[in-house]
Amino acid sequence: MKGTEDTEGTLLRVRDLGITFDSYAGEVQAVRGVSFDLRRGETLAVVGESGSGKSVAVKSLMGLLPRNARITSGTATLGDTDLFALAEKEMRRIRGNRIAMVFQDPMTSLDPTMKIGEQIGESLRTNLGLRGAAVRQRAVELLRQVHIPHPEARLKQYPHQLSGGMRQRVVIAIALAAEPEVLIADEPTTALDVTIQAQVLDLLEDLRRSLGMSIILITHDLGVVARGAHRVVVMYGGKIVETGTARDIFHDPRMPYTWGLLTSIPLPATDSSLELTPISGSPPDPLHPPAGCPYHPRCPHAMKVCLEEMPEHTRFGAEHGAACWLLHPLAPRVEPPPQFGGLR
Ligand SMILES: Nc1ncnc2c1ncn2[C@@H]1O[C@H](COP(=O)(O)OP(=O)(O)OP(=O)(O)O)[C@@H](O)[C@H]1O
Repeated sequence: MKGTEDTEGTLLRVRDLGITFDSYAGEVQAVRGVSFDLRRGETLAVVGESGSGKSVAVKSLMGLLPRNARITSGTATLGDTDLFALAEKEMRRIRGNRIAMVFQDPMTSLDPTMKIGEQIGESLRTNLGLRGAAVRQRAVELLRQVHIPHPEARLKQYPHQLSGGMRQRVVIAIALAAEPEVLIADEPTTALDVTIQAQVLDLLEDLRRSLGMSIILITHDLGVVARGAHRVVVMYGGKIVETGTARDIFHDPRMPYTWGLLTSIPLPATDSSLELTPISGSPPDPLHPPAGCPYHPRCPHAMKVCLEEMPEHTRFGAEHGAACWLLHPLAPRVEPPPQFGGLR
């Protein structure tokens, strides 16, 4: 787990983001009033179960929403650039240069019919305007940067000739071509074997440090968060329910959904004598999100007010905050699972 000591300044600011999909069954409210900051040089993890809205929220920043999606509220600024005000052509320039993205399955990002060198070369020509020998030289340099041995030979190979881990390294190399300020990694290790997962996360951490970029790590896997994040945003039902440093979230979580997440999976730091308890019930239906706190139908501590009104985000310090009625001064005191400090 990392501290926040080597991070500084806000690079990306998202405020009150709302995203709705128009579907045949009605309006899907995928993201509802989400606000967060990404600082320079940090890794911010966005964590939550499948369907919580994390991918959609982050993809909107790159103009990568499907056609049936609408941004219904909010702003997103990268430095001085208002991302939602950009024309498609300007957004493409941002996407190629200032924000890059790595997806879960490298095979969907790579073209199986093109050699690795051609694919990296195409990105270097389009996004950086490189020509001639400079293309090959930079391609080799990029493969070295992602620790691919024998880069010259690899350039002549097709994706299927590489292992899954090597392919993901190539995708990361392509993403790094323009030295982006922000790298968005959406479940970057989910498709990989466990040992390879750790290597890819270590690589991302190396690159963050050496290139000084910021990373948004989207994941449902708290093991990935524990290994790679400075700060964490926990999403549930399209909303942010808790934010904090990785230390806050793992050692002092303050709301029942975060407790549920942490006590439902084994983590390296978890006391193995404590029983793992899955969260019962299922995530809210985004077509008809429940009134009040989205977690109330599954929350063992839900009170009447939780069914009616979304709680405010209560702050506990510069970094840590959570949205839960149990944090109200008049709420009954609820003891957290034994491994955590408790509501204060
Ligand atoms: N093309 C689409 N049309 C309609 N609804 C969609 C579409 N894409 C996503 N959604 C809805 O938006 C919500 C959020 O999806 P999103 O992919 O952001 O979740 P997630 O937390 O990233 O989960 P996952 O890990 O499964 O991708 C989901 O409820 C999903 O049903």
